[in-house]
Amino acid sequence: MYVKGLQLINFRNYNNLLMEFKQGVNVLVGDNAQGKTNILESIYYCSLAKSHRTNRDRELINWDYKNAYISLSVGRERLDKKIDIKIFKEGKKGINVNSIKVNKIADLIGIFNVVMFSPEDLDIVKGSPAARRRLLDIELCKLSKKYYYNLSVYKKALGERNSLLKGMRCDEGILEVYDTQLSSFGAYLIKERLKYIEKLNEYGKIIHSNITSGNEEISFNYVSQIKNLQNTENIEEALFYLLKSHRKSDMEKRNTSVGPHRDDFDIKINDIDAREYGSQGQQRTSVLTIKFASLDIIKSITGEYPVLLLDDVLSELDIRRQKYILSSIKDIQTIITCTGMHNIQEYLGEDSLVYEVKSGSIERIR
Ligand SMILES: Nc1ncnc2c1ncn2[C@@H]1O[C@H](COP(=O)(O)OP(=O)(O)OP(=O)(O)O)[C@@H](O)[C@H]1O
Repeated sequence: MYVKGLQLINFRNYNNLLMEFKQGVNVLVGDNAQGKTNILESIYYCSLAKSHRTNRDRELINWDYKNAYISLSVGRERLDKKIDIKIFKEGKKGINVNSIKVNKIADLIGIFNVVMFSPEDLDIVKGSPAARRRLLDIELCKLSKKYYYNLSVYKKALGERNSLLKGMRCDEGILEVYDTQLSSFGAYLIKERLKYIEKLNEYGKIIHSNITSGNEEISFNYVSQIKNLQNTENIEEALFYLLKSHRKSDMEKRNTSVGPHRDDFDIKINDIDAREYGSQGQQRTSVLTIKFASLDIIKSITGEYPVLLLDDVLSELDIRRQKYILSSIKDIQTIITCTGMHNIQEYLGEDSLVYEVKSGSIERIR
């Protein structure tokens, strides 16, 4: 799939932007703070109606206006789609696909997929477990409405259980009701995450070996307080008993201490923890591996590659890794932001465009 065209009205620093893209490499070049990432953000937003860098939609609206508008034309193997999103200052948003109103965000899933790679993604390796859970949840939501639904219900039940634990009228009987719900929805999340980790291993090992010329082997392993995750049939029951056995301490701590919202996955290079012992270079390569594996996983499940958004990452990588990226994206529409064209030039072809971005406006320079 690929982005054909984009229109932005009062989105961040764009008052009225209209631009087209080609199916190959598209470059947005410009100095810092000109609006390059804002364009990627608006494209990313059309995938799950969520920004990659803020949970507050009102930040996306130009400071001088009350609402913002994104319109994205997507070319797909079967039916092309047009996604129109209006974001209102009061917090609401209106979404249309091919001029038909989308009532639930879940109905947007699968229409347009992207994988974004930005410098902040180093957090997936270096950061807290929350960053890795977020990656799993976002990737799985892109692929499955059921996962999106189960995650929303799980989060809601978790919020209610935590409110109960913080209040005066908390007793074990009421907690039992929540623990039944959390174990049912939570078990689904864990099982899907385990399958995703399996795929990450399958695709990631090949990619990582290619990037490192066979010198390093990467592996991913899901980490949970539930023992014996191999026995997936028993996860729901195991999670229920885990929640039950933690009720007393949860009541003292006023928080739910077990469940998929506390899980993690570890990343090992040649059997050594990349987070604690990996060099900067190894950590960056691990993220690159995860992002490229995400592309392959989406392609294996949906039959189409998503659009790849590279936000200022090339300059952070050495020449070999830059070359790996630029030579691996032949079948994938890629939109790259950068402050200079150094190593990109030789990878541009017939189906490439280059725009210069300056204070919220663009000029095509190639
Ligand atoms: N809601 C908003 N309304 C108007 N302008 C905004 C809004 N949000 C951000 N901006 C402006 O957008 C610009 C930043 O854009 P962006 O993050 O896309 O930069 P960039 O070109 O990617 O830069 P860098 O190379 O530093 O990442 C800043 O000038 C900022 O003031």
